[in-house]
Amino acid sequence: MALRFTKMHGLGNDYVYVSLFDQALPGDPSPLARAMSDRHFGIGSDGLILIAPSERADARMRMFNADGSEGEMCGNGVRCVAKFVHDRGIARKDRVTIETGRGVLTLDLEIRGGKAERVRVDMGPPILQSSDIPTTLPGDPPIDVPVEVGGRVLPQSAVSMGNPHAVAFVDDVAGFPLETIGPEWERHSAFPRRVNAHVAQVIRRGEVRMRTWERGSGITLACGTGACAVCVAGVLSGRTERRIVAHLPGGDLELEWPADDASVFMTGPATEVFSGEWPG
Ligand SMILES: N[C@@H](CCC[C@H](N)C(=O)O)C(=O)O
Repeated sequence: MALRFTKMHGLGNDYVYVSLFDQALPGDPSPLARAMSDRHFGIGSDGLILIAPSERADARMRMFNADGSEGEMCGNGVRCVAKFVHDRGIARKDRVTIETGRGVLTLDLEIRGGKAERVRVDMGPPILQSSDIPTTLPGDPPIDVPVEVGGRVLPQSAVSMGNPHAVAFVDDVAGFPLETIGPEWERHSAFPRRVNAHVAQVIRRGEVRMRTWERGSGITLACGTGACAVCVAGVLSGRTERRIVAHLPGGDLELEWPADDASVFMTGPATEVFSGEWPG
């Protein structure tokens, strides 16, 4: 049977969204994620996100990368899930809760003309114990640890936002060869569950530029959890303020990690592109 889907993106970080509120998945989501994500033979996306009923929240999300692996969390994705449940009338309110691989998150929606446009997410506290990130790099968390990858030594900081991230502050993100180093960095032995890898450049203490190589999907135009990790690494290394704007290839995200060291807050857009049916 055909599967209804909606294509949405947060700053060009695009996923195919399948609601399981009114239809069932025919089988294993991993091969489906690989087939749908293919930019030549499929719909074309950075992965697949399932939106399902939850006993603890307005909805539950599961995210699969373009290679079919499952990620615990997706920052750009969770904003789009909030938009979907609001705009489709599953939870028509300006504060919604979504169950994710890192627990139930609360999201505040800016609504215009009856549709959610921007979303502020309480992303929960960063995970800073190296064994929980997980990484074998020293420190809780590891900050600016020199690590050799792709023939160069990068000062790496590791942070988990439910999913693992490595951040290297560099002088020039635009000129950094992330496309060539990304595959090796993602699978570096210091990260036993692989890693989402980011280079970031401080413009001023409240503003950074960053680029991302995502675990399981490669280069993406934005990464919400990654931007949170950059914010936390910037604060812990003394480079940035607790409130920053991150410029990503697909647009800007606002991040804040208040002085209580608890939740990181992320604000950005959620955009619907089109809907269709995937043949059964
Ligand atoms: N694009 C996402 C992160 C997606 C998950 C990642 N590839 C993983 O495997 O952890 C975001 O916006 O946070």
